Amino acid sequence: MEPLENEVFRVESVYKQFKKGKVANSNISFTIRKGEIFGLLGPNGAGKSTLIKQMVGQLKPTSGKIFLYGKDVLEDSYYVMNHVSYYSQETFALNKLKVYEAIYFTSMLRSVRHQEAKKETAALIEKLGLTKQRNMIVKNLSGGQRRMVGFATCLTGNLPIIILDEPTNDLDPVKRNLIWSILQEKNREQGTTIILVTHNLLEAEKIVDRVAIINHGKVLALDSIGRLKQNVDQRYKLEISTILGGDNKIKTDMSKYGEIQAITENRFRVLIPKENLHSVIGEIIQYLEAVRCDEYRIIPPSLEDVYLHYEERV
Ligand SMILES: Nc1ncnc2c1ncn2[C@@H]1O[C@H](COP(=O)(O)OP(=O)(O)OP(=O)(O)O)[C@@H](O)[C@H]1O
Repeated sequence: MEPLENEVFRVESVYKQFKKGKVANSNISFTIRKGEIFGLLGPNGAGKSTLIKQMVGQLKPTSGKIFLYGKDVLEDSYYVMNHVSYYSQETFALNKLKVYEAIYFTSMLRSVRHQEAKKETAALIEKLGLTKQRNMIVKNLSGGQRRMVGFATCLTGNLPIIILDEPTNDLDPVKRNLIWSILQEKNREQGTTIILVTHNLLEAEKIVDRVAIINHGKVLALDSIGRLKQNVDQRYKLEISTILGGDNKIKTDMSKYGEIQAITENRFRVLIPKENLHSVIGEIIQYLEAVRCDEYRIIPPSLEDVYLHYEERV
């Protein structure tokens, strides 16, 4: 099948039912374009990993087809392997190797020449902060360190498509930022197409171009984050924490700016219409600085709102 211009993946009416009867994907269709960062979001058990495994040809759909650059992924596993770097959530297959061996051998498997593979391995070890672990056996590393090694193997050979299933689980904030910035750099400089499964909406929002929100095996929404946000409540959330047992007057005084929602005993939010924000924000801040307010923050509509909006409609 001829791919459309810029089309990388085409998922066509994919339906997956496991032997015990569980339907993990139900009639899923979408395309992924060259050079985009595409997010798959959804709660546990939504069917994300099942879909990804079918996209890389590791699992056969019950019905429907998936094309990579116009080729059926089930027809040629070498073709998929040579174009797609996939890092799954499952136990790392190279666990018995030393860190540098795991990276180096993956690089060689991707047809990088010996000297280049050595250079690539050394550069990745340094870039991902694995110098001290270089000679350690992968299975003896911490969960987070193993994930960094897995990520390093994913970057070897500069394949044009990277698919990562929950890449930042178990990682500290510094490592998480490092992963996102490396992915953005690859996308920007090499045009790498990146597909991410993540639960981390705040981080996804910073990096992803389009998202598909999946639940119960179905795509509930698919669009750019900007456009998806237009469908949700446009009010800004002003979250205010008062000192425990503190001032109810703050709540009463704030109610003139918008609807009040209680969060906990000493936290509440005010939903301020976007069009009013500009004219009232100065006096709100002045007021909050003067009263017994512990902390406050203003949150614009976010990907989290989009996610919750579609979750609630299921
Ligand atoms: N091999 C399998 N056999 C039977 N059912 C399975 C199998 N793999 C997954 N499932 C079921 O299919 C559904 C979707 O699972 P999947 O792993 O795709 O979800 P997910 O969205 O990736 O979840 P998570 O965010 O928790 O990783 C779940 O109900 C799961 O129990």
